[in-house]
This record gives sequence, structure tokens and C-alpha cells, in this order.
Amino acid sequence: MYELPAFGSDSPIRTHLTGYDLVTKPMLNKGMAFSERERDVFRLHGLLPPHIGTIDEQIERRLRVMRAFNTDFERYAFLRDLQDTNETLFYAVLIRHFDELLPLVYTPTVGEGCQHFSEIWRKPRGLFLSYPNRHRIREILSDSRFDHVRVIVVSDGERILGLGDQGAGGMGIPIGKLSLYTGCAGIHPDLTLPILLDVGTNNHERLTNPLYIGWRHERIVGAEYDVFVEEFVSAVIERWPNVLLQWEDFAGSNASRMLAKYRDRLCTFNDDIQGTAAIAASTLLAAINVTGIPLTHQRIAVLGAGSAGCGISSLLLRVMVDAGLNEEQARKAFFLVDRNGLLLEGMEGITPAQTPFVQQRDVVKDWSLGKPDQIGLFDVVRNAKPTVLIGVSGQTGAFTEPVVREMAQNVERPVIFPLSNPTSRSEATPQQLIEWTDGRALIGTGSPFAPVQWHDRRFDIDQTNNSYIFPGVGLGVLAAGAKRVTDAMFMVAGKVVADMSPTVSDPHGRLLPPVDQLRAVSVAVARAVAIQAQADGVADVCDEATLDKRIQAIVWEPRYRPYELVVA
Ligand SMILES: NC(=O)C1=CN([C@@H]2O[C@H](COP(=O)(O)OP(=O)(O)OC[C@H]3O[C@@H](n4cnc5c(N)ncnc54)[C@H](OP(=O)(O)O)[C@@H]3O)[C@@H](O)[C@H]2O)C=CC1
Ligand SMILES: CC(=O)C(=O)O
Ligand SMILES: [Mg+2]
Repeated sequence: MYELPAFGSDSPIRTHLTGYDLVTKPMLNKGMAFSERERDVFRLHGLLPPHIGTIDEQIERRLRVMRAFNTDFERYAFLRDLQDTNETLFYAVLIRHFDELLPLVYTPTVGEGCQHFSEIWRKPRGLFLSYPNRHRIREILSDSRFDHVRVIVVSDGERILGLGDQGAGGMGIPIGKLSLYTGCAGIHPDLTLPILLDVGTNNHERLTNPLYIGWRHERIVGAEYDVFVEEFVSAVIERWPNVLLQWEDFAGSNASRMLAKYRDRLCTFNDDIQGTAAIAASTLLAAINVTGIPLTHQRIAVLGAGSAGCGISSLLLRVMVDAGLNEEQARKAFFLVDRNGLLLEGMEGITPAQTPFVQQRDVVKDWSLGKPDQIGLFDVVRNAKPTVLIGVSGQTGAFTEPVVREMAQNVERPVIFPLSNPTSRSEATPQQLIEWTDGRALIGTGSPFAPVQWHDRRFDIDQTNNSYIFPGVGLGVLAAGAKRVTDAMFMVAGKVVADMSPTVSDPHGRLLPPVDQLRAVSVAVARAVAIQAQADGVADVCDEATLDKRIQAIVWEPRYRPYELVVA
């Protein structure tokens, strides 16, 4: 159909498509920017208005239309449509206006996009692998359109942000994540493939919505689920032996089980566990530049001991051990609070991922508690006096005024990260945290928040989101030709982002580089990840200059290339 060019270059794209087939192919469409010569050669006269435009003009036109909508959800739907009509233009708009567009194509608006996915579905993008089609997975993957695929993001839609089970509508997440692979790390759209494993849904609203696009069935669980996922993963390995497979927004135990089961069989990682951990570590290391309290002296309370909570704790534990603590000392610094309170030794239902973080009963025996039979977040804050409070519970407002005021009484600069998405699920708003701590809190939020004005001070709010990490990890894996993804690759990714923090040179600076620098961040992450992959023996060794060239050769810029007609 067409040949992928060398991405960094402006060499012509060779295609045999002409006329309507050409302008309706999103990856090739240039709209009115087709030149007079191309209109002659590719028989486009009449299909397009006579005006010859430029990409700059098209960006302005699209922005004007987008801004005229009343709601962000309408803007999301408009941008999705643009992506399915003219992908180059979509990415050109995204990259030039990251600040404005990131919250529209990603969290928080992508959450609504998933909730209303069935209402706005228009054109095929990615693959729905539904349970009734389980015998056809290999056939579906075999389509030659997918020959170039190098990165897959897969979800089963069960834990979409903090919004729960969205069934097939969860497809919005793989699409959004891969838009960031391209937008932030320059990975060409044709190398990416969003996949939704449609194993049913337990969301009653979706099941009873006549417009619901998914398989109308309760979720498949247990052995049937595992066999289905196994069928999917083995088909992926067979079709693309070197693909990078990212697991996204799987619920509870499935997330960690699948990671453990498959991480040695292919090049794979779980973004909610590993990507989130890396950016939480970056933001904490940046905060330490401000507070001056070394990592080895931090006490860390985490609300929500699921995928993200345990992933963050495991990575921080490793960083603490690297900083000089032994493992036992480091473990004592963690206070993980789940639905039934602080994780304690002997508690029922402790998962393997939670096990390293259960606190000894001895530690809490003299604590003063609100209720004798359960240790809640307030009790932990009052007694353990954490220096860091991280929220990954999906529970709106769970960082209450008493909790935050109590923390601020014990710590000069409380480090508080309400990381749950979307905005509506945040454990607290930055405005609240600043007011309740008299402007002393150091804040990172999962979703974007506007700057807060408090008295005569303005606080920019940093977005502690795995979007700082996974695009660069993907680029690094591709550049290195890595065969596996190691934990150390996430550790270095987190450290690189911390090294780019404005606080390195200015203790009053913001914690993270702003999101309009995500392209530079992703390249830096990619470099470090690729070098680590080589050090870990999961990629062939090459010198750094070669690596830089490989990264440059992969990074695709969204601009129109000239076309050459291939005559069959
Ligand atoms: N900023 C970022 O980059 C990221 C943010 N997140 C956000 O973090 C949140 C959690 O994600 P993830 O860890 O994958 O989800 P999980 O479902 O794996 O974990 C959430 C945990 O919170 C527990 N929980 C629920 N209610 C409470 C409560 N009232 N008090 C304490 N714990 C509670 C859950 O228990 P139970 O299972 O019993 O309900 C579960 O163990 C989501 O909102 C997600 O959007 C996730 C990844 C990245
Ligand atoms: C950001 C992300 O991955 C999540 O909220 O699940
Ligand atoms: Mg996620």
C-alpha cells in the first residue's frame, strides 16, 4: 500500500494509492496540503477544494474549531476524529500544543472518552479481540496492515483510571497511551497497535445500553480468562517475536499475575505497576532537593495497596536500599493503607505484591487509634508521622482536611501526591493541600490541575503521571532492540526524569519539567533505558553515539513528506 520511509528523514513516501483511496488513508492524507503536482500525479483534482494549504494553516484551522466546542469531551471526540482522518495533522497539533491537548487526548478527558466510547465510535482503530472470537486471534493478527507493529498497548477495560469497569470502552486507554508514544517519543503511528481484550463487562450500565459496542456478557474469569490471555500472548509472540507489549489498566490481581507470568517470555511491562513507580520516584527525588531530607530518612504512607501502590513501594524500596539502607530497615519506612486499613502481619488476603510491606504488629502496639479494630489513614499519619503521602486508591477526597493538617503539624514540607485519575478521583485538590498546609506542601497530581493562587503566591502543579516514563521506555526498548524489560530500566528512567527536575538548580522551582518538554524527557529516558538494557544483558551492546543515531532514526516528526507514485 505504501512504504514506511526512514522516519527521521524527509525522503519521499512511495505509494500506489491514488484519488479517494489516498485521501481517506489517515496516515497518508494531507488534506488541502497536497501540492499541485501531487494533485496531478495522484488524481486528486476535484476531490479537494482548489486551495493549496500548509500544515501551519491547517493547525490553526483545527485549533479554532476545537476551541469553539463547549466541553472537553466534545474536543476529545473532535481530536479522535482528526486522528482517524489525518494522523500527521493530529500529531502536529498535539506536539505544538501539548499543554492544551494532553488533558484532552489523555487524562482526564480520556476517562469520559472510555465511558462514552460506544456513543462516539466511528472508525476502526486497533483491534477488539472478543471472547467469542477466541479461535480467530491468529487470523485477526495476521492482517498485513499490522506487519510493521513494534509496540502494543493492551487493556481488558476492567480498571479504567479510577472509573472502574468500562468493558470494550476501555479501548480509549490503549489509543490514548499510544498517542503519547507517538506524541512524546516520536514512535511512528504505524508501529503501534492498540488492543482491547473484550472479555465482557460487569458494568450494568454498559450491558443495558443498547448502543454498547462490546460483547454483551458478564466478565469471563478464572481459568477461562487465563486461557484466553494465554492464547492472545502466544499469538502475539508468534506474529511479532520482538514486539513490546504494555499492559494497561488491568484490575487487581490480574495486573501483577500477568506481569509475573509473561515478563520472561516476551518484552513486556505493566505501566500501572512499573511506569507509575518510576515517575513517583522522580517526583519524590525532586522533592528531596527542596526538603533536604534524605531518602534514607523518609517515611512513606501509601493509600491504595493495589497495582500502583505496590509498584511504587517496591521501586522506592530498591532506591532506598541503593541509598544505603538494608532491606529490613527500608521496609519499615512503608505504611500501606488499603480498603481494610494499614497492612499488618497476619491480616487476611494479603497479596504477594503487598507481602514485603506488611507492618509488624509490634510497631503499632502503642499507637493511639480512632477505632481499636482498624488502623485507618488518619491513625497512620498521626502515629507514623509520614514525610510522604501518596494516593493511588481511586477514592475522591480521601486525603481529608484532618489527615492533611495532621501531617503538616509533624513535617515542615509535607510531600503529598494524590495520583488517582481522572481529576474527579483525585484524593485531594492542590488548592486544598496548599490551604491546609499553609502553602508548605510539595505536590504531584495524577491528572493536570491549573496553577493555584494562594495569597500573593502562585503554585504551578506538577503532573506525576507515567506519561513521563512509558513513551521513553518504548523508544529506548526499540532503539536498543531490547528483548526484555527489567526493573532497573524503570529505576534509571525515574532517575533521569529526577535529574531533569528544575529543583536540581533551583529549590523554588517546580518538581518536574513541564509537559511541553515531554519530547525531550522521552528521548533522555530512552537513552538511559537503552543503556541499562545493555548493562542488564537484555540488548546487544553498542556505543552511545550509535545509540543516539538509532534513537534519531526512529523519532518521527509529524510533517508532510513529498509522495512518489509507485506504478504496479
Ligand atoms: N498518576 C499515574 O500515573 C497513575 C495513577 N493511577 C491511579 O491510581 C489509582 C489506582 O490504580 P491501581 O493501583 O492500578 O488500581 P488497583 O485497583 O490495583 O488499586 C487500588 C487499591 O485501592 C484500594 N482501595 C479502594 N478503596 C480504598 C479506600 N477507601 N481506602 C484505601 N484503599 C482503597 C483497592 O482495594 P479494592 O481492590 O478492595 O477495591 C485497591 O487495592 C487509579 O485511580 C489510577 O488512575 C494508576 C496508575 C498510574
Ligand atoms: C495514568 C494511568 O496509567 C492510570 O491512571 O491508570
Ligand atoms: Mg493506567
